Amino acid sequence: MIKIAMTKGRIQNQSMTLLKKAGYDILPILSMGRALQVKTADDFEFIFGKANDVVTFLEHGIVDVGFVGKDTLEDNDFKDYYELADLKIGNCCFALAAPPAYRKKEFQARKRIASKYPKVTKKYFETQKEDVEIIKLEGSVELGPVVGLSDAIVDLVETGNTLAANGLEIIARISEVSTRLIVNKSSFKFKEKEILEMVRRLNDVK
Ligand SMILES: Nc1ncnc2c1ncn2[C@@H]1O[C@H](COP(=O)(O)OP(=O)(O)OP(=O)(O)O)[C@@H](O)[C@H]1O
Ligand SMILES: O=P(O)(O)OC[C@H]1O[C@H](OP(=O)(O)OP(=O)(O)O)[C@H](O)[C@@H]1O
Repeated sequence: MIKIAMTKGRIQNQSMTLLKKAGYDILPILSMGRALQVKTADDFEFIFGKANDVVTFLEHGIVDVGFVGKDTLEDNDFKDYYELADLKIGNCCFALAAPPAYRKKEFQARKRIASKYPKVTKKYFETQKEDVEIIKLEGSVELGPVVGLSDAIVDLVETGNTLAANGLEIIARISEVSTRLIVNKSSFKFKEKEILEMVRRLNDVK
């Protein structure tokens, strides 16, 4: 039995396509309604949670495997796992974005940057040798400059539609993001063969 924690939302939706292509049974997942835990015919047990919680479940040994975005991994302190595959889904990038005036503006005080990803933001501005104030938001981060809470944002960008719809543009691309398959180190010791078989099948169809 492999226990898997899956990030709800986009990653779950795109992972279902990948698992199905790899020949895995996803029917119980499609018909699970509001349940959050389900077993499938492949001797997998899935749980579905928020991105950071997927890492927490894996850290505490509740699951063997996690499907989670690189964005979440980069902003999380827990690093003691194996990253065994880039699943090439959930593709987007981290970017610094702001209203067009940001480029020309002379800042008298520290810039204020809103983000759901404070660690990624801190690291980026450290590489730029800039001291900024980071304001944590939980979502709809584009609101930061729109309502005057921040001068700019660090957030995920895929199509750029959300930026455009809120009068923002990319100032700098920071790094690429996609969904990763991560494994608990002790699980890997005991279930190496089963886990590698799963990784191989997913890599074959991605
Ligand atoms: N626009 C996007 N394009 C591609 N992948 C994305 C995009 N936004 C988020 N992701 C990926 O999907 C993961 C989950 O994001 P999703 O938007 O589904 O949920 P969330 O924003 O964390 O939470 P919620 O939507 O419940 O507030 C992110 O951690 C990231 O890896
Ligand atoms: O470039 P785009 O294709 O427009 O995608 C980018 C948007 O997608 C994500 O938001 P999400 O939809 O998850 O909502 P959230 O802001 O509540 O996290 C991300 O935080 C951006 O806002």
